[in-house]
Amino acid sequence: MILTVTLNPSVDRALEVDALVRGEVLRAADSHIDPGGKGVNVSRALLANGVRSTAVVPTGGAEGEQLVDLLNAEGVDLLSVPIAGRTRSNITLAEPDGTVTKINEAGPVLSDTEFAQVSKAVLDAAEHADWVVICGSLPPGPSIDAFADLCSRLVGAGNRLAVDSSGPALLAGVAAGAALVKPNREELAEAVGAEPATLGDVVEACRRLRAAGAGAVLASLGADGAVLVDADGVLAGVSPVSVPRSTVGAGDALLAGFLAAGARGAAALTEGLAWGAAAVSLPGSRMPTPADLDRTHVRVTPDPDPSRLLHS
Ligand SMILES: Nc1ncnc2c1ncn2[C@@H]1O[C@H](COP(=O)(O)OP(=O)(O)OP(=O)(O)O)[C@@H](O)[C@H]1O
Ligand SMILES: O=P(O)(O)OC[C@@]1(O)O[C@H](CO)[C@@H](O)[C@@H]1O
Repeated sequence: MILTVTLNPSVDRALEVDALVRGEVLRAADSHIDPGGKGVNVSRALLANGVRSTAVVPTGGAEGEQLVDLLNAEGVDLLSVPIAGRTRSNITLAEPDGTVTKINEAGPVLSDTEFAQVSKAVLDAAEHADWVVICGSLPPGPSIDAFADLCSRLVGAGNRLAVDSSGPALLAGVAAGAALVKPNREELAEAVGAEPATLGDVVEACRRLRAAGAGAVLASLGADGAVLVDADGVLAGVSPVSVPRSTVGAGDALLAGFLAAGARGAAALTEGLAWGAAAVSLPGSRMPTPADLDRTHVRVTPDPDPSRLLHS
């Protein structure tokens, strides 16, 4: 069982518009509502592909109820921790060429007591988990020290921890000795203080995160694919998408596919890239099912050319 933790989940509302024009009334051609938040998406993708997963989410207010209803409707196994604040709604504006504009709320404050309740739910459920996957932004409230403490306690208890977050939360996961971290290009740049221009720069940045404590680094690079740096070496892969519809949740699908396939080696990276590409071809933050997956376009190579330039 893979336990996911989303400290700041959301109800995701995606509106498809012909073109984004500031200051105008725009008419949506289509709209979707999905349960959201990065760990929630990882659980949804795993479930859609027959892999057991439980999602821990703090929920509150009408949007919290809606989130629980949406997740129940999808059949996601849920550990919902009630909080006083209102679960956020995040908005996606998607244009026909695949351009996505996202507006994310800060989310409700998690009090110290609420964070302690969520942590207890995580630590208890972690006893039965193959992986604990903490994803997404931290909500207002918990200090970075409290978050770092949760990561350290999970690792200390022998759990395999994966962290997909940004800024200090990503670095806290690294320092705690997470078995896996999944930064995207911007998060990787922020973590090492340098913007990668080539695959060699990405590999070097991943190596720095491993030296700082992470077991493996899966760097997602948008249309440039992904790079895996772990104890076995370096792998890079791409999976071209002919008609991108929405990149929202693509990183979550990549991570879910990688974990589902064993989180090691070319087979796992290939699976992750196939799930990521499928997510990009689907509207909103819909997660791919087996019928959406096409592994034939995925190309994974060891020790990629370090001078290859990043495009996206
Ligand atoms: N335009 C694209 N074309 C092809 N594949 C893409 C594209 N965008 C994303 N992907 C695939 O999805 C994966 C994850 O994308 P990205 O690096 O944008 O993740 P992310 O920023 O974590 O996404 P999110 O936070 O929305 O889940 C990439 O590694 C790649 O495999
Ligand atoms: O604000 P965060 O926590 O960084 O990201 C939240 C979010 O953008 O990430 C998911 C896509 O990866 C969406 O479901 C959700 O709206």
